[in-house]
Amino acid sequence: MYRTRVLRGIITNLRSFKTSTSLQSAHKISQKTSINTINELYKQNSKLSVLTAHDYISGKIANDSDVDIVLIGDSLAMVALGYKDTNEIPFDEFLYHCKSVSRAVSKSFLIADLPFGSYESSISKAIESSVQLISKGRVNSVKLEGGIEITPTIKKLTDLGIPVCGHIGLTPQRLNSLGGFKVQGRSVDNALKLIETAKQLENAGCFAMVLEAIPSELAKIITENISIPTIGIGAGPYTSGQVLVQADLLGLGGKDSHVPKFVKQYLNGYGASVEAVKNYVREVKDVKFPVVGKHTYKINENVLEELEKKLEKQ
Ligand SMILES: Nc1nc(=O)c2c([nH]1)NC[C@@H]1CN(c3ccc(C(=O)N[C@@H](CCC(=O)O)C(=O)O)cc3)CN21
Ligand SMILES: CC(C)C(=O)C(=O)O
Ligand SMILES: [Mg+2]
Repeated sequence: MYRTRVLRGIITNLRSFKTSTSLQSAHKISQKTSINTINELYKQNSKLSVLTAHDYISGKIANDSDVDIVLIGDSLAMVALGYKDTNEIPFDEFLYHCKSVSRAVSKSFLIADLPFGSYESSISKAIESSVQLISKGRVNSVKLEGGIEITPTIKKLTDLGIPVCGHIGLTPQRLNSLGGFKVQGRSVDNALKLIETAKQLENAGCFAMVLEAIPSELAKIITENISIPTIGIGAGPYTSGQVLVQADLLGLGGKDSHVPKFVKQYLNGYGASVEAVKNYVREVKDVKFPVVGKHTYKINENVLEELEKKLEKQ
């Protein structure tokens, strides 16, 4: 009797599993998001949510918030390490951060930036760096900045089975030739070039591309002219998905940190944190923390008595 009931239960579960091929249920049973899931979401016109992470805690926050893709962006050089720009971070330091994020991310698809200096000089250098990020950093895919000049590298990496995400528009690693972190694609020539570049990146084998800091209408045209997802940051609502730097979204930067116009701050994380720590400091000074019984360990009465006796004798 019991066994048939169990069997019936298993069969019902199997049936519902078979019929629930929708992606929502895939998320519910906490599967790791694969490149196939990303492609399916794109085909279904479901917007892709992407968020950066730079360590174990921010990786966990992103993973547990069900973002489709976690990006280990080289912006962590500035946001988490205080470097002046993204070009300053050595590859080994970046890899160390990838390792800590990937230990936290069980569900979201993981992309890592190829940091400045790790892919430009040759295709083999790009392969070596990507292999490190995948084998040691445990990421699923790499992202690199650039246009037509970088397409042979993209083609080789994708041929080798490494999913590549492109990145055009404001490419922060090129701040020295762009003249700073400036909005791109505002002239006819520049806009035309970006549309052409997007097509070339698709042809080279990118599975997606980031569009950073370009006018919304241009992002719309690019998105409509290619058949892979566009992930916008400062590119308006018409892209296939959105990405933000986690520290920006959570407002962790503090008073004198400059946040780009495209950021929506969903929390004053810095303010809330300073407030909390100030409370801690006050309670330490006032001996209100720790509280006996609540934050303390007990010792057996007999042990304490014996201890005191022994101390008296000494
Ligand atoms: N915290 C953080 N968030 C980011 O999004 C980010 C980084 N850091 N570091 C790497 C790059 C640099 N990014 C930036 C930085 C500044 C602007 C910015 O201030 N832009 C001006 C527009 C300038 C213009 O008119 O062309 C702005 O007002 O938003 C944009 C992107 C995006 N990335
Ligand atoms: C903002 C995203 C696109 C990025 O490249 C980064 O965080 O480094
Ligand atoms: Mg980046």
